[in-house]
Amino acid sequence: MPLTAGPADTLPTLDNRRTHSVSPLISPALLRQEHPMDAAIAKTVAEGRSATVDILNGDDDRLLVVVGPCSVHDPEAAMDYARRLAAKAEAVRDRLHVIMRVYFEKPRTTLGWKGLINDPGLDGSYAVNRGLRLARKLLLDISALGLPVGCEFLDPITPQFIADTVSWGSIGARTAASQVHRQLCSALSMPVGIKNSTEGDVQVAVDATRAAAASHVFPGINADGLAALITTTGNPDCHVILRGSSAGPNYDTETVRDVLARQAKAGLPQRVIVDASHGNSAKDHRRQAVVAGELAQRIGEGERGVVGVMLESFLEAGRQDLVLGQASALTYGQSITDACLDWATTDDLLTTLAAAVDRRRG
Ligand SMILES: O=C[C@H](O)[C@H](O)COP(=O)(O)O
Ligand SMILES: C=C(OP(=O)(O)O)C(=O)O
Repeated sequence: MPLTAGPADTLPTLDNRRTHSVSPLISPALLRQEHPMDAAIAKTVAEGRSATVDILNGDDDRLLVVVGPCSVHDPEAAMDYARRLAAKAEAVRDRLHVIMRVYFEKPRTTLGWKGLINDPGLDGSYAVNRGLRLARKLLLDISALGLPVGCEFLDPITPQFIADTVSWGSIGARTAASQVHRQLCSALSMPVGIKNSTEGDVQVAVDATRAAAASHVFPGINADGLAALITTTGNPDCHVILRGSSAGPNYDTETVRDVLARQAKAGLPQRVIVDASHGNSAKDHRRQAVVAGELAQRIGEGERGVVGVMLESFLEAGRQDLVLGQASALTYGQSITDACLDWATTDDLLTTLAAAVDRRRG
């Protein structure tokens, strides 16, 4: 029997059938007004970006080091860490360009706490407006120490709220193949590292850097939070991060050489950053020190393809489980996502990496 259209009020509800609620989100412009950029911070951000680009292009022979917690869950502990790192970064600045990992968005394999922007109360209350405010304030406060910051970009609209404060960006292993994220990279004003997949596919990261270098047109939001069509010029400063995989590490010289050859074949600049954590350490923080030590050895012997190293590090070693709603039970300065190196070990590794650059200079 053919279906006939009835009056509008008899139509079934077709929309929002799985939406529980829709609530207001502050606009990027309002957040930027509440937590404004100033001239000193802008200088730190701009110099953080340009030094990174110079290292990526071989015009600065220092080593890029992206180091900091797997995720920020406690702004006070993050500031405590940032003060120590800022002092160390200053002490080795002639050999290392240090950027602090200040990650607010966590891509989960299945489920879990998704970061300070999504759930700043660590209790499942999802106060996203508060999360955005905390994130922007912390990024500005850390940059005000003269320490440039790096973030992973996960949600495609988050950058409008914070990207002006960020000197280096990352696209994670779970989103490297995503067209949405590649388009986003093409718009970002800072250099962006893109990871190999969790299964170990390195070509996906090479392809992503190639896609991000091109111009794209895609829907997004403007500074007022309104729907907008974005046309980008492309980002020539994207690069591959080798993070290992479920199959094991991939920071060996053969894999590095293979990735550099793939970049050359694609007409891309040849450069690689190694993430000492994740698949390269089997998420055992103690292994990160071994990976960084081996990289320091190779760099000291003249390795130039590896232009940077990433370390997951916090005040205390290891990690702890978060029970939602019980944040007060957490150990101060210890990760609630992946296991991190402690500060003392990090300090030693930064000294080791700086000495490796000295040796490479001969
Ligand atoms: O870096 C962080 C984690 O490795 C990533 O977010 C995935 O975490 P999960 O496997 O614990 O969800
Ligand atoms: C999520 C991260 O890493 P990956 O995407 O490599 O798992 C990270 O660096 O925080």
